[in-house]
Amino acid sequence: MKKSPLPVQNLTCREKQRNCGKEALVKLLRWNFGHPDFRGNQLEAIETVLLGRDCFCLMPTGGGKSMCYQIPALAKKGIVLVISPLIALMENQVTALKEKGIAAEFLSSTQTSQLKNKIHEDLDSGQPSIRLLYVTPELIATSGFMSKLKRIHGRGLLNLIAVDEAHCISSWGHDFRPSYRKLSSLRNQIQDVPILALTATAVPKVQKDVIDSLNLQNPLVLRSSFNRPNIYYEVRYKDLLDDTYADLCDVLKSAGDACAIVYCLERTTCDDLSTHLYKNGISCAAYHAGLNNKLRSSVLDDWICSKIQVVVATVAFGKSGHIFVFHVLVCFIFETVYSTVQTIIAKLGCKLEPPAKKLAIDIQRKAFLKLGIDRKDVRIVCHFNIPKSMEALYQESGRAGRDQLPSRSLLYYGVDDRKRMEFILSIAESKKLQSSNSQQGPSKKSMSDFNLMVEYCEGSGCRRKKILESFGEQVSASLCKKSCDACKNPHLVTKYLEELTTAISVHQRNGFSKVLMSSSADAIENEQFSEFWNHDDEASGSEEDISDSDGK
Ligand SMILES: Nc1ncnc2c1ncn2[C@@H]1O[C@H](COP(=O)(O)OP(=O)(O)OP(=O)(O)O)[C@@H](O)[C@H]1O
Repeated sequence: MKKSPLPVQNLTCREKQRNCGKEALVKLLRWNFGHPDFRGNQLEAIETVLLGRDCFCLMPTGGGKSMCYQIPALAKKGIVLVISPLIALMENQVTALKEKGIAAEFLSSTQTSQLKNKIHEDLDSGQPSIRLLYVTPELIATSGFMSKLKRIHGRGLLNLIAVDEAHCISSWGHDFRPSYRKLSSLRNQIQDVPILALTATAVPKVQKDVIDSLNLQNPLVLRSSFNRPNIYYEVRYKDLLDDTYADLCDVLKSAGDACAIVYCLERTTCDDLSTHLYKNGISCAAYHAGLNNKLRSSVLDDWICSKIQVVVATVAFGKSGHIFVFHVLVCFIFETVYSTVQTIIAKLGCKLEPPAKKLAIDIQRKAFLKLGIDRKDVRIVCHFNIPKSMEALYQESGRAGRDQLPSRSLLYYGVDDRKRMEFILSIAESKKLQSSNSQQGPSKKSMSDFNLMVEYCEGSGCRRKKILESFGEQVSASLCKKSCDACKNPHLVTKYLEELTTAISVHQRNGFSKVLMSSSADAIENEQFSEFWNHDDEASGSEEDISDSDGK
């Protein structure tokens, strides 16, 4: 429901004098967003930037990062600048804010010149009404926009610069975007304005890189817990099951019509498993890079619209895979055509709202949806093969329960799968070394990352604790509240692990079967794992193409 915002002018004089203390900030939160109180580190981040100090804020997906810059925008007169990697993401937030009556805008080439002019006029005025201005990193890098920003700052109206998805600046993160590097000069160009860097990437190296690259000055570093209390973690042992396909089928059937993602390592497994599940009455489809664009697109559309409940996918699913890049490219073409048409029309002195604008935005929104980030009711994420690292397990299983309702992460562990992954990782490492004379890169530690993953499956003790400790979090034993199999049924898990030890020793006696080794080599040859390689090797920088370069 639309209601008028409660910015500073609605606060009492005493509240203003206290420079927006906690009570006043909570009031802003309740009035504008309807949330009863701040979550996690939100309040600390907000208070820090309001005091003018830089802040690095690490929160898990869905943790509420946007509130950390939206509330400061309401608490002080002036403008908060938000840098975001995708126009679709900006548009989404701006629309939601406007619905709440909050003055937010974004600048991009998808807008009409008329709208852009209006925004610029507002920014140039002595008292801009805009509270939040969303822009892309490319726009920041243009001299025209930087001069404008300096002018706004000169008038004392720039309160905060928020860098959303800040891990994109780091080449250590898997979402590195070259355009984010352009933000390095921000601190030198605009001084005395706090910078707030926000990310959900927990890797310490990325954190350091972000702080150094943005040149943050004595930032307050806030790390929220990465615990996802609504996710139940469980491992099942393939070597102890009669039929893993049948077991998964039972799991999905007993969950009713629940929405699920099943991750497999190989495309053939996706196809076989999906066929098996389908034959057993489960509404599902396979999704992997071996399928043509049209088919993949329709699988995703069907899943997003709940026409199918289960997607059996390779790791490309829910990530910036080929489909996403394809959509971004189409979008870029539309934007270019749109801008050109618009310029010609403007030169002719006509006024027109070409439908291309709507189309371009629709395509971007679709690309945004195709990131897999908008289905919040995923109840089960199953790893049918062991993931390559705890981070992969966390990020992928984290797609479950984004609506905060009880959900499951189920991993099927098999000794053959482990050997296969070790083989693949060793090949990946030598491939990397050969291809780029690469200096030390993330693959260097891939085997030790994987060993932690194996310990998650083969070791005893709380699964949740292991996940969180892999991110450097100190966890108390009571945290899990019996929401993993090892805490809920410790005796049963101990029994399974003993049986597994016996199974492993049989395997070791037989050695890593030649058949498995050669089938892994064949699979690599046939590009069965291309998603796996692409994940590490591709810098998905295409998003910069859709950004604005209009430095007006
Ligand atoms: N203090 C709060 N109390 C309750 N809900 C909140 C609070 N803060 C944010 N939320 C809600 O949590 C959800 C996630 O918020 P937001 O989109 O800002 O998260 P995020 O950390 O940016 O997530 P992502 O990494 O997916 O972009 C939103 O629906 C938001 O309204």
